[in-house]
Amino acid sequence: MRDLRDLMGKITAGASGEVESAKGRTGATSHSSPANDADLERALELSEQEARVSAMSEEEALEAALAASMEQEQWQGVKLKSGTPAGYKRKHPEAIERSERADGTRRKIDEAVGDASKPLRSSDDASAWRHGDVDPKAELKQESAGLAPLFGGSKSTIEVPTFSSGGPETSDSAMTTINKLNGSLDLLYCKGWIVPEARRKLFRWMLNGLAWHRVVYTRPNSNITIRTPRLTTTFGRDDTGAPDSAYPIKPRPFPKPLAELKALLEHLTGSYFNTVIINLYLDGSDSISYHSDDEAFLGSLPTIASISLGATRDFFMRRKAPAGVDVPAARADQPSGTKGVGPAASRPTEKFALADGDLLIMRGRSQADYEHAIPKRKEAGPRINLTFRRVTNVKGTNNFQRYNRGGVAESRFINGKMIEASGGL
Ligand SMILES: O=C(O)CCC(=O)C(=O)O
Ligand SMILES: [Fe+2]
Repeated sequence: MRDLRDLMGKITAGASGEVESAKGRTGATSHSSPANDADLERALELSEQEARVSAMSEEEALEAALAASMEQEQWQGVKLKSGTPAGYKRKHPEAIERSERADGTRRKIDEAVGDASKPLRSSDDASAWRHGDVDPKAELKQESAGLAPLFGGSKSTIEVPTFSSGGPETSDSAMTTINKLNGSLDLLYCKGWIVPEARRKLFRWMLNGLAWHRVVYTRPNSNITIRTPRLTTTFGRDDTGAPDSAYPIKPRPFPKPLAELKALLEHLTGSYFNTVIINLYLDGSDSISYHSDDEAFLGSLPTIASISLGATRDFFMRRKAPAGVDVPAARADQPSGTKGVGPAASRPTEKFALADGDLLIMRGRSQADYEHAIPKRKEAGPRINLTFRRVTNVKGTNNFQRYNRGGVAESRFINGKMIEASGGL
């Protein structure tokens, strides 16, 4: 039996992450985009440097990664789903065995980051963001998990970052507009938007201060249970004025630093945001599979502002169309969603190496006509991503709460370790 880790280890450039269905992927149409934008080319080059050289062709690697990810999720599904149908177990004894293996691999990763023996803080208030002494053993673990640079010494206090309009924390000097196919792809890309000192503070504050969730959910109409391959959380809610009782998982207001960032982004984009989704990729085995943030509750042609912190990770985008199918470029008068009718191109058509402090704003038809992904990588340090969005109704808020905070106990990063509560807090 091929070990998943071995397989994933062979997958390099072009490898995709897991396959998730919760976000409602739609396929669509496309033709290849002209690569004539100098800035994009530079970003592509960076991305290629980041990608490891592989004996496989990009297409083979992508296919293998998708197959492996799908299998991985199915094994986890078999393992995690209580009451897996007996028929399935009989028909797929090998899947049970692989499920256990995959689970063992995940446990090893978890152990590298921390154990579950310490108590948890259960509140998200500002006092919980103060960080006490770091135990030396935990520091060793941080080092092995690539987290050591986040801590200055054996004693450290986590500072609460601040962001002010026109302040020194951000810099728009490297802002690039990327527009292709008459607005099918419409991006604003600002490398190093958050300056080094501020990004370091923000990363540390979020990693140490927030409650994280490795969300588990069952795919609609299936027996497959998905263990999301990243940690997540979310703040904010729609502006309908609905009472708290409308939300099974109660939304929380933006903490101050994130409210300040939101204000800066609103000023920069002219768009309004009321929600942030935060993803923590602990290492290269965490990922997000191809999807579009095109849910109806985000409205048509949503603007999404995405901030990257920590390790550089590849960000792939692909047209929603089979490669080679000729589809006309978007027209200004075209409603969104008109192209969501076919499978997506198998290869990424755009690649970025999103680095510490980068800001990527996706707007216009970027969700309607493209999908995006953070593929798995053999090695990568921890990375945090924040996406600011506007949710228009209660259903949307509930969807985000469920898929970013629901299904499992919270995890806290304490004394250099990510600790998951077993009972659920
Ligand atoms: O981590 C990233 O850069 C992308 C995250 C993303 O696509 C999402 O949360 O929808
Ligand atoms: Fe996304």
